[in-house]
Amino acid sequence: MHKSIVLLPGDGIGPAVTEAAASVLQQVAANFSHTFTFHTRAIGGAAIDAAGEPLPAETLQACEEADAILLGAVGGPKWEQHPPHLRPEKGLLQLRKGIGLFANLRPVKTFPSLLDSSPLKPEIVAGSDLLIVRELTGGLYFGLPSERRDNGQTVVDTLHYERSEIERIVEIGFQSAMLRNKRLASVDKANVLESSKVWREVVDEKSKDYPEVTVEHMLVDSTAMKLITNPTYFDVIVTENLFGDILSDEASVLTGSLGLLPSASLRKDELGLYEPVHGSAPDIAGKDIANPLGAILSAAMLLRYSFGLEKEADSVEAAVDAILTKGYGTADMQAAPAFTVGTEKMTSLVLEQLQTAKVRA
Ligand SMILES: NC(=O)C1=CN([C@@H]2O[C@H](COP(=O)(O)OP(=O)(O)OC[C@H]3O[C@@H](n4cnc5c(N)ncnc54)[C@H](O)[C@@H]3O)[C@@H](O)[C@H]2O)C=CC1
Ligand SMILES: CC(C)CC(=O)C(=O)O
Ligand SMILES: [Mg+2]
Repeated sequence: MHKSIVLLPGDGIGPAVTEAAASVLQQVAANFSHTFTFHTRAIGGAAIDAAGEPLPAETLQACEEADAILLGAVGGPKWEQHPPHLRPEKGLLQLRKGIGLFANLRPVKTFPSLLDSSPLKPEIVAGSDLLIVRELTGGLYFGLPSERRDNGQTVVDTLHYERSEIERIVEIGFQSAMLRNKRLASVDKANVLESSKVWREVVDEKSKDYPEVTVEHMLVDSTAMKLITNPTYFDVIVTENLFGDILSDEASVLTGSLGLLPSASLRKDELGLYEPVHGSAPDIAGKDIANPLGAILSAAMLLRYSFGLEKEADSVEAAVDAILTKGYGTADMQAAPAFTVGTEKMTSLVLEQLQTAKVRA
């Protein structure tokens, strides 16, 4: 199989973890006789510095023409005081919207070898395996107006949804539940927000098409609590953009580190953007200590969702699992691993594991 992948390294630790994930994809290509070609483009603060805008037209076009996109992270203190349209994060939001990536899948699964890495009790996190389906191109992050008025004495952000936008993400929620344990928690704030009331109506309508799926409406505040007191309660969570953003960082605590979580941002066809859930981590950038596994596991999702390469995706996940089981880890994990390694070493361990698996196959 010949596929073209656009790399968007971005800012902070983004370039280091993207390089790690790209090298894993190269190894997979060698192991399974595929050809992946990589094209690197600018986004975020790096693009502001190089081209004066966070999402140059050339980057958007390259992404639209690619078979898949792998992104590191954007943002950092250097650009924090910029006006809204010149912030690194705006580039990522414009890209998601520009190519219509409305469905963000964020799986959260504890690794058996990392139960002690969570600050939560092992008996609480053991067996956690959930999927957050986050709406990605609507809601508070995109609604207009979003502006200051009266010299900042008044400020407005807008939570806007078209019913059709809610319908398509809820559909993905039900489809995801059908592929898993057929339990769907629809998370909202329907005791306050009108948009959440419409969200509930849509979920109730859709549930008629999926009689096998057990549906529960849950409020986002108590969901946040339940996520860390009883995480095994959840199978699939479908929720609005902002709620999904917050709940997924919270859920990362179950695994032991935000640096471990991958994500896929999808639309109706095969094109997808894959990125770790974490941000650019400016506090640790350039130190070779960033955990590359969230990015590497995002590459596994790329293989599965954009290329349909299930065996290849499994091989990456198995390699990561094997390295963690051997006691290797990075400094961000809560409990000190038996062997603490940096970004490059962790990446080479995964590559070696993939090579060994190939020799054995
Ligand atoms: N998708 C994206 O590009 C995202 C970008 N951001 C941006 O990132 C910048 C920093 O935001 P923060 O709130 O600090 O969130 P962050 O996710 O970058 O970092 C939060 C904490 O987790 C640690 N961390 C994150 N990823 C790690 C990794 N792979 N390995 C080891 N430790 C890791 C960081 O060192 C930090 O202590 C901001 O400019 C923000 O807007 C934030 C979230 C997502
Ligand atoms: C635009 C991003 C910075 C929002 C975010 O935190 C995320 O997508 O995880
Ligand atoms: Mg986030």
